[in-house]
Amino acid sequence: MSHAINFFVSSSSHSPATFTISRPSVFVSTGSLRVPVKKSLRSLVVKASAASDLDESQSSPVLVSENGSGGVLSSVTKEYGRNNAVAPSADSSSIEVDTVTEAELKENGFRSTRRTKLICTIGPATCGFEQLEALAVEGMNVARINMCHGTRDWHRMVIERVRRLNEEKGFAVAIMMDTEGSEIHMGDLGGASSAKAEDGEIWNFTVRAFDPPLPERTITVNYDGFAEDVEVGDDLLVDGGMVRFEVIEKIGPDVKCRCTDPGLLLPRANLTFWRDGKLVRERNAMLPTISSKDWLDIDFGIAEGVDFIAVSFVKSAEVIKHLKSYIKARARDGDIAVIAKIESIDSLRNLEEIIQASDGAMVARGDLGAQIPLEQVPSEQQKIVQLCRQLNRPVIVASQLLESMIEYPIPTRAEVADVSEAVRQRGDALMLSGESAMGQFPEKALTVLRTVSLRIERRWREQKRREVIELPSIASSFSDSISEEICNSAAKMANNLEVDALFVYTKNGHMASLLSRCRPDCPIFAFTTATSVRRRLNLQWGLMPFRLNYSDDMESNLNKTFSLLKARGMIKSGDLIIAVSDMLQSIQVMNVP
Ligand SMILES: Nc1ncnc2c1ncn2[C@@H]1O[C@H](COP(=O)(O)OP(=O)(O)OP(=O)(O)O)[C@@H](O)[C@H]1O
Ligand SMILES: CC(=O)C(=O)O
Ligand SMILES: [K+]
Ligand SMILES: [Mg+2]
Repeated sequence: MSHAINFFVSSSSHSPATFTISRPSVFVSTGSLRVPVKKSLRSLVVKASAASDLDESQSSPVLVSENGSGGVLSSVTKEYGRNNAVAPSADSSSIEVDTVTEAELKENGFRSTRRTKLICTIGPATCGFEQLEALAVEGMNVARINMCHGTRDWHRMVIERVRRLNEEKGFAVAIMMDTEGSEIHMGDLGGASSAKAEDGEIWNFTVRAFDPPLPERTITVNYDGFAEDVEVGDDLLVDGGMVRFEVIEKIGPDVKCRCTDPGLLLPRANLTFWRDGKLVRERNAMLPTISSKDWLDIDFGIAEGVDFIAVSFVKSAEVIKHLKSYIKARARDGDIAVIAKIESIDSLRNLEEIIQASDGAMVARGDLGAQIPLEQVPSEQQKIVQLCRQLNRPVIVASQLLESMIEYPIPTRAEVADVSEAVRQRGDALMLSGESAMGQFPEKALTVLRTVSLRIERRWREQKRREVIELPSIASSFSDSISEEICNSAAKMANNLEVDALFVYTKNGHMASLLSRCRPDCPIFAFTTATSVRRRLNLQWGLMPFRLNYSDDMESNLNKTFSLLKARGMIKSGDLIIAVSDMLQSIQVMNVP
């Protein structure tokens, strides 16, 4: 005889001392079996509810099953019948999932769906509707717009196109806006797309403003203190050393420099200056992380309803907290996630509190590699990825993953190894920058990210190589602790029982992220009622976000989900799933009827 076990836990008091577990109730199936299932059906319900919920008379059996031979959800069966009898309204019966996930599920089955999420920076090479569609088809989960480049009108156009793509073609591509930040960078080269600096040439770096065209071999610099802060003999590095100059003379606002490492100058390239082998951090270290131009861009992002704002050159947790409260006061539904870009020495110093304050982090290796020795970047990446996982924040590995694909249709072997390592570290997302913004092969680059991710993820699963990473408790309340324990246990059970999928019903996405944090072997179907939450979950490892209207009644939710997903061929009878929810804190193991 099989059974369901309900544990009722009072949370009316926050003291763990009042934790009580009632006598487990065993419910015996009396109904006939609806669908034979291979494995027995069990349910563990841990309830963190109001005191009145402790009244056992109110608690109906959640699951009833027959030992070994099969089982049914008792009240689900009733609900199932009800659903079948009454034609549900279009809205309540619809489930929204993006076209690519649906196709992937149908073609490859649960287990081989991609877990690592992919972000593409949109630029001149990819801003057309068809180009955006091609990226979405190829697996883009998030489109990134970089406010360093382009006008607000241009960015608005991209956002509109992505939204239209989602509406018309059924994708769920989220939008990330990346701020310019106020580190030192070059101006826009007077409209030229690039300029070549040759060995030994003398260039003028100036804080003077010019109307285009710029005088020959002139570079404008955005930081007024620049000419005062540099000294003759300093090394001036463009983009972390792609081009190098030596300062030979200072004349008022002009700084004459000799090119010592020739190369291509790109508009708004980052500038750092070095003295005696050390990065010089003068008054520019005091520049605000969010400049006045950034605040205008942020207002723009809020008005356009972007899903993520990535903050460049974060130095401390304060700026993240400040931005989050600013957004909360202004954004319509107050739910734009703030991503801290880790790309400066200060951000490394204050890493834990910055990640703690933010909704996610980005290992922005481009600028990071210009501020710390290059050989230190891989270990910092590993550290940031691991810390984010421990603190339950999604993490993005960004920059130069496939840099050579800006020009060539295939990557270098070293680039493939780098992508593999990021996937092996189990970062949530990989990001393309120049490869998709202005490269010649944006779709091919995305395909490489996708195929390498799939390959490494599969190999990892086949070898059953689960990394030993300690996941400390992060809950801030007793109820949170229950959610966390449920997710940890559910993920472990999912691995041990080799279930096909985890289902999580989560209104704000928190339980979905707790499951994702465990990096289980099976995919996680995350059901949420809000479109914005669904788009945001797109950034997190292993989550397949669905939008679905559901009630507080888990039995009817499960029943409804099964029938909707079955009707669309995304699951089938007999599939083994584990379901958890943040309404009724529970773990249920069952075969799809
Ligand atoms: N909207 C755009 N318009 C024109 N060019 C763009 C645009 N977005 C990106 N690019 C080009 O693609 C390159 C790489 O994009 P990316 O967003 O990584 O720029 P970045 O300036 O290196 O990054 P960040 O400023 O965040 O450190 C840029 O240097 C720029 O040449
Ligand atoms: C992405 C970014 O900002 C960087 O790598 O510097
Ligand atoms: K930026
Ligand atoms: Mg950067």
